[in-house]
Amino acid sequence: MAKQYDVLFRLLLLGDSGVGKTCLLCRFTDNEFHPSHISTIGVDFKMKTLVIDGVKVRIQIWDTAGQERYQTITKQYYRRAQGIFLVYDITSERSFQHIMKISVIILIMITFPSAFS
Ligand SMILES: Nc1nc2c(ncn2[C@@H]2O[C@H](COP(=O)(O)OP(=O)(O)OP(=O)(O)O)[C@@H](O)[C@H]2O)c(=O)[nH]1
Repeated sequence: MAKQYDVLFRLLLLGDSGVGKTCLLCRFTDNEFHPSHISTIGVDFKMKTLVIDGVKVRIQIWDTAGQERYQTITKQYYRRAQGIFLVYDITSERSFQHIMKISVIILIMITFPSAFS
C-alpha cells in the first residue's frame, strides 16, 4: 500500500471560546462554514494532506476547547504540538489579552520544560 504521507506536522489551535477556532479549521480542511457555535468539548482534531514540491505533508490540527473548565485537558497538548495558532476575535480585546497570557505560559513551558513534567 502506498504511503499516505511523507511528513507529519501536529499543530494546535488555542484561544477563547467563540473566537472561531473550529470555523477556521473547518474552512481549511473541508472548505465549509457552519455559522452556529457549538462549543468544542475537550479537544478535537482534523487532518489534511497537501502535496508540496512532491512531498506529501499531512497536517494534523488539534482544536481545543476555549472554555476555562477544559484548560487542564488542553494544556496537556501544548508540548506535543510542533506549531500553535493563537486565535483571537478582532472585536474582543479581552480575547486578545487572554491569548497574550497563554503565549507567555507557553514560552515559560518551552524555556523550563522540567518544571511542567
Ligand atoms: N463574524 C464572524 N463570525 C465568525 C467568524 N468565524 C467564526 N464566526 C462565528 O463565531 C462563532 C464561534 O465559532 P467557533 O469556531 O465555534 O468558535 P471556537 O473558538 O471553536 O469556540 P470553542 O469551541 O467554544 O472554543 C460561530 O457562531 C461562528 O459563526 C468570522 O470570521 N466572522
